[in-house]
Amino acid sequence: MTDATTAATEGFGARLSAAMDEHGPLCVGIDPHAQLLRDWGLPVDASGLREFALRCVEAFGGQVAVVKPQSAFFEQFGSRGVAVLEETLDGLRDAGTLTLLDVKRGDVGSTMAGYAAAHLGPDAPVHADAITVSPFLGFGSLAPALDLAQDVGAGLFVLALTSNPEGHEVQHAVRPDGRTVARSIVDAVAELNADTPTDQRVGDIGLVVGATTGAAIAELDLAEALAACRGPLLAPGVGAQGGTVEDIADAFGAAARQVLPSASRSVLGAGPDTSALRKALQATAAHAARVLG
Ligand SMILES: O=c1ccn([C@@H]2O[C@H](COP(=O)(O)O)[C@@H](O)[C@H]2O)c(=O)[nH]1
Repeated sequence: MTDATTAATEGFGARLSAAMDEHGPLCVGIDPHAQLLRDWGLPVDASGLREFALRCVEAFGGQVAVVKPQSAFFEQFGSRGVAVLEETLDGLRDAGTLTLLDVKRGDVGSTMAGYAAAHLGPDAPVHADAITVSPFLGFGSLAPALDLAQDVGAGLFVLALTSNPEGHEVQHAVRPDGRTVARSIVDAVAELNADTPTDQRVGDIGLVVGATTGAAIAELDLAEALAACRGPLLAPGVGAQGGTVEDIADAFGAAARQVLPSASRSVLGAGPDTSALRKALQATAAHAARVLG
């Protein structure tokens, strides 16, 4: 059975639920910032990027529910960087670890089909188990990616409330129907996850709701809707951006068990030694599991 067939018989939500139950909820990011490459004593070029990424694969593979490479830091080195991204994703898959590629794709529907094929299709050259997508060209523009994800058992994480303060001007805006933009995205994802089995922790389609958005969740009264949407909730911003898993537990309430707290720089700073990196990951993961369950 091919990887694609295995994925199609078991949806992303089922695979992610099992991984969260086994490893706890932490998502760790691979964000090869130029400064981190320098801190690790590596050249700021594609060869340094490859060494950095492969050390991360060695340290994180088989240890955590999901790993989230940030595409931007690979793309900045051109085609050689994208080749390293491909190798990184393949290495994590070989280690049995789910991958979430942070690419935040969003475009007109016909072009979304191309982005989805690039990352989720059975023959996708830069293949991930899930990608991040932007609904800000209209939620309906994501349809080709949603269709392909469903066909192949892949996942999507739709931006809803991002961790940066500038997101407010779009995400808090009120639509003609009286709902905020963020709420309408949560509601759309709830419809997509409606058939999620009750014994499964999360459904196939997730949301991005930053770890720093506690005040916004309260202000927009979103906690119940987040729980009701059944989706996995990627919460980037833990560590370097000031978010904590305690903040997440407070802010997300009943939705806290769906949350994948995500940390990149605060773990990567422990490198370059792979055992130190793995130790930092394990400490962060154990803390997240204790607080969020
Ligand atoms: O709302 C969002 C969406 C995505 N991100 C991404 O997560 C990581 C955060 O890295 P840290 O080093 O832990 O701050 C990065 O790849 C962002 O692009 C986010 O921060 N907020």
